[in-house]
Amino acid sequence: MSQSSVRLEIQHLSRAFGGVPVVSDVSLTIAAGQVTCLLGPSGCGKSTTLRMIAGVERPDSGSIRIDGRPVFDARTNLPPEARSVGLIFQDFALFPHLTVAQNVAFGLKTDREAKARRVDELLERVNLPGFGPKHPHQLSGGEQQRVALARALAPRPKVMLMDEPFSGLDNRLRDGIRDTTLEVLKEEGAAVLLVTHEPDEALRMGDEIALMRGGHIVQTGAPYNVYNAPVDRAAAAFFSDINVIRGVSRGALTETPFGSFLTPGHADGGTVEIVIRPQHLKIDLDRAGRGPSPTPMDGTAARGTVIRARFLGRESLVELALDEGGQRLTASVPGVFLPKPGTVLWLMIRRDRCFVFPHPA
Ligand SMILES: Nc1ncnc2c1ncn2[C@@H]1O[C@H](COP(=O)(O)OP(=O)(O)OP(=O)(O)O)[C@@H](O)[C@H]1O
Repeated sequence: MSQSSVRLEIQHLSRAFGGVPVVSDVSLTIAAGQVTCLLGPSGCGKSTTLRMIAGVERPDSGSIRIDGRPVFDARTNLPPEARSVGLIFQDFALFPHLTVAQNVAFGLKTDREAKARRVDELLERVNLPGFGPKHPHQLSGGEQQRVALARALAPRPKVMLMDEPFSGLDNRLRDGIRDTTLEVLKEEGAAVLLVTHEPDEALRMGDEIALMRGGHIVQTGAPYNVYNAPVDRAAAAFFSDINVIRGVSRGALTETPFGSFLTPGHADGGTVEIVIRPQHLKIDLDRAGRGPSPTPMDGTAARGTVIRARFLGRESLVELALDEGGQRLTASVPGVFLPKPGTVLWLMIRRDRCFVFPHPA
């Protein structure tokens, strides 16, 4: 990222409440037109981070720069209105007594004509042309949300902060609004920090995901990388169910029911965890005991017995117990696949999709 395109730069931001650290040493950089999703479980410090950037919560230490200008550091603490920051929260309360146009124009300091032009431009952009004279109560939840977006964007903030902005919308509306929002944000070129606890939302919306846990950012990267190269077991588990196969590393090899895995870099005699998502376990039929012929990528097949199978719409989840050791694993199969409990099947593990971590102490 070239220095000139950096819109938001936060360094070593920390905040404690009553002596309890809530945000610890958080650093992030977001470029113009980039959407970074701050993703993590409830209570991990996402909103506090966002509130510090907005200027409504004072950091204990660290610095925040917007377009290269310090808005917070040891000497500076600009008020929210002087930071060029737009905000959208879950309850995006529009002013009920103002029209849509007046709501959108609320933060604009320009003359009347320029205001009217900007309002029309934004209402067009959020697909609500002609909605200006209406009042918020005449709008659906999704339409109100788009007005809130237009209102937040009207003064052309350099940074847009969004805290769970879509969680109040029903599922069917949500995807459409997310896509519209993303398009508009990209066109406007603001740096966007979007707080969410939903991995699907972060994968869908983010150019980058910053995964937060216990006040720390534990991993930052493109959605593909964060999903496919998690830093630890908890990071893998945040995005989907996982299967964990434990073994003991001996001379850089770990024996499992699926054959031996290369586990270099792990202490000899140390327990390692081989983590695999359910969609990367492959199932094959028993064929009267003859089993499959796995490719080298699949390694050794392990036999198991179905405990139960459930149909979830797009996929079926099959739970099995391995013959060797009795470990239970879950495989996800696209479409309908509902073998009866007691059915004997073979499982193969996509080795290129396994993550190997040391067993947490
Ligand atoms: N003003 C405050 N005083 C005391 N504790 C606070 C204050 N604000 C937040 N906290 C605590 O800090 C922790 C982090 O809160 P924060 O709202 O940042 O988390 P979050 O990740 O946004 O969670 P959620 O998704 O549930 O909103 C929580 O344990 C919360 O109770």
